[in-house]
Amino acid sequence: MKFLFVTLFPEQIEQAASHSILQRAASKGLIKVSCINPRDFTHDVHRTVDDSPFGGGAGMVLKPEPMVAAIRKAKEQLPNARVIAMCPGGRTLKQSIVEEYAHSGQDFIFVCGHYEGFDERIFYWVDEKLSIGDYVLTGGEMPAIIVMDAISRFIPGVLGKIESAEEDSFRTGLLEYPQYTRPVNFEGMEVPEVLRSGNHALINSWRLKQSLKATLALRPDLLSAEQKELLTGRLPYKMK
Ligand SMILES: CC(C)(C)c1cccc(C(=O)NCC2(NC(=O)c3cccc4nocc34)CCCCC2)c1
Repeated sequence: MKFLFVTLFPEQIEQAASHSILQRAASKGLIKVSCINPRDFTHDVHRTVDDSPFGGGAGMVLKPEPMVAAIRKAKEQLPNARVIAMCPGGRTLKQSIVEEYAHSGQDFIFVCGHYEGFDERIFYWVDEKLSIGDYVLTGGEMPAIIVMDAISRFIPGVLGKIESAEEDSFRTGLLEYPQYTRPVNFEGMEVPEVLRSGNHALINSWRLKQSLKATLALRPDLLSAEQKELLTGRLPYKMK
């Protein structure tokens, strides 16, 4: 799977893909990460990529020419890729979207914003807008890296043999149960006895109960109505 980033800061992308699982995936040829810098499509001595906004206002807007020239070049290199502009107004990323992307068999061109954002005409060249969530950021590079990370986990061979993203323990859609490893006693805090019992039926039910308890307490929105009812004996709405 190929990931092509249209970005003014290629080193930020290259750095993110040069560690751990993504680095190994790249060296195994499972993913290919590359960048196209709009600054390479400027023709003035200052290599200008941004300019003041029409209508006034603080900050600078990304000029359309360098961005669109870079996107065109990207589409030349990856004609069938999905062109995704990372921006606050996009649909919010969630695991179901990651799975949709991972199973689409497509390559990806991520267009990353900076300064005050894109000239609106750039979006003519974009298939869709995507956001990683509602907080103010300095650029679209880290969001694009997050999307690449999440998609890459689904590519066969990227994760160790132990677990693939499909059977992931995260696949329950619940929060993780508490995890422990050696030592048994750390500064007076002991590992729960059940986890050392060797009784895997008991361990699995303990883990499921812990996941449900944690999810109910911290992220009830992840629970289905039935799961909530099972846990609390109360339905979030009055049954007729
Ligand atoms: C209501 C809300 C979301 C708080 C909001 C409202 C208005 C502006 C922003 C904001 O952050 N503007 C800056 C900007 N952000 C992003 O690119 C960005 C932000 C969040 C999730 C993202 N996912 O991908 C890209 C994302 C980076 C610089 C270029 C202009 C965009 C945020």
